[in-house]
Amino acid sequence: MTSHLVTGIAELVTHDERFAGPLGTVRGAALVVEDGRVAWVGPAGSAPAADRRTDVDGRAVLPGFVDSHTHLVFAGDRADEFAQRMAGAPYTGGGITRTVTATRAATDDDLRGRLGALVAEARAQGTTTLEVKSGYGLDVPHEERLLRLAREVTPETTFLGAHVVPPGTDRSAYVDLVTGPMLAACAPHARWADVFCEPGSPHAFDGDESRAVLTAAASAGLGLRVHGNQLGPGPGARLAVELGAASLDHATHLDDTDVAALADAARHGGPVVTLLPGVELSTRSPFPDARRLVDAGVEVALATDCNPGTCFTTSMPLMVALGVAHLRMTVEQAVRAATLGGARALRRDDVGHLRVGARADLCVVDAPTVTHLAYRPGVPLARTLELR
Ligand SMILES: N=CN[C@@H](CCC(=O)O)C(=O)O
Ligand SMILES: [Zn+2]
Repeated sequence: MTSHLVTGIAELVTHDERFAGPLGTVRGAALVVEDGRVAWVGPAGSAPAADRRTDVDGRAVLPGFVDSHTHLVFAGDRADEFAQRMAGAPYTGGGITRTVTATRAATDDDLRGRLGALVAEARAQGTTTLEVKSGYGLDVPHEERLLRLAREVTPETTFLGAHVVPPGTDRSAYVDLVTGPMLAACAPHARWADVFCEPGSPHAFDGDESRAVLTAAASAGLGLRVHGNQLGPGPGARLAVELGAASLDHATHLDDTDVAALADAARHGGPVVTLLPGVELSTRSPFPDARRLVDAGVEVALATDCNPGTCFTTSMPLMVALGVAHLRMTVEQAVRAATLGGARALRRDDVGHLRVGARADLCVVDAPTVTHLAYRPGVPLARTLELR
C-alpha cells in the first residue's frame, strides 16, 4: 500500500475536535493518505515518513466541498427567463416544464455529456461529493432514465418526480403516479426522495400532497429531503421534521414556529437546513438568515442547487462567499456548512471532514487561509487536490 504525505499546508481545516477552534484547524500542518483515506493528520514537525510527497507550498487545505443539492441532469437553457427576472419578473416554478421538454428530447449521450461537464466543473472548484436529483422527466421512463444517468456519477441520487405537476395533468392522478409506478421504477436507482412543497405555487405540491409523496417514498426505503419554504411560508419545514427528513432545503421563509420545530428536532438528529444562496442571488429574493438557525442549534449546510432555472452555478466557493456576505454567517460557519454540514445533510460520516479514517477528499486554496474563499469572492482559488 502506497502512503502519500502532503506538506506545506499553511492552514488545514479538519473538523477534528483535537485541534483548535470551531473548524479543528492546524497551522503548519501535514497529512498522510493511505489507500484513499486519511491515515494521519497534525503539525508538520511530527509527520511520519511516507512513500510519496506533495508540497502545497503555503496554501490552505480543507475537506472537499459536499454539494448536497443539485439538479445536474437536464438539457436546454433558460437564460432568457433569468434575464426577464432581472428585469422584474417573479420566479414561480413555471419554467421547469421548459426544461422537461428539452430534457425528454435529449439522447442519453447528450445528457451524459452535459452532466459530465458540470461534474468536472464542480470538481475543478473543489467539490468532491455531489447529490444529483431527477425531476426534469416527470413521467415513468424519463424519471427512471435521469436517475440511471445520475447514478453513473454519484451514489447520492434523489428521486424528484414530485418536482411539479406536468401541465394538463390532473393533480391527484399525478400524485398517484409518483407514489405508485414512478416510485417503483425509480427507487432502485435512488438513495433519496424529495418533493417541491410550495402551496403558494400553482405548479408545486401542497402539504398533504407532499406528505403522501414522502410517506410512500419512505415505505419504499428511500431517505427523505424536502424543497420547502422557498417562495413563501408553508408546511415544508414542519413536514421535514415530522417525517424525519435528512434535510430541509431552501428555507428562505421560515417563521418562529418553524425554527423552534427545527431546533427541537436538532437535539435528536433532525433535519439539516440546507441553504441555497445562489437561488436568492439569481431570483432577486431576500436571503435567509443562517445565523438565526445556527444560534438555535440547527446544523446548516450550504449547497449550489445547480439547475437551469433558479441558479446555474456549480461553485461552492461562491456559496461560501454568499453565506458570509448575505446570510450573516461567520467564515467558520460558512466553511463548516459547505463541508461537514453538507455531509450531515447526506448522512455521510466518511466525507466533509479530515479526521483519521475519512476519505482523502482534499480541496486546496490558492491562498494561505480558507478566509480567502469569502475575502476574494469570484476569484478561482479553490480546486480539488489530486494526489499522484
Ligand atoms: N424549486 C424547485 N426546483 C428548483 C428549480 C428548478 C427550475 O426552475 O428549473 C430549485 O430548487 O430551485
Ligand atoms: Zn433544488
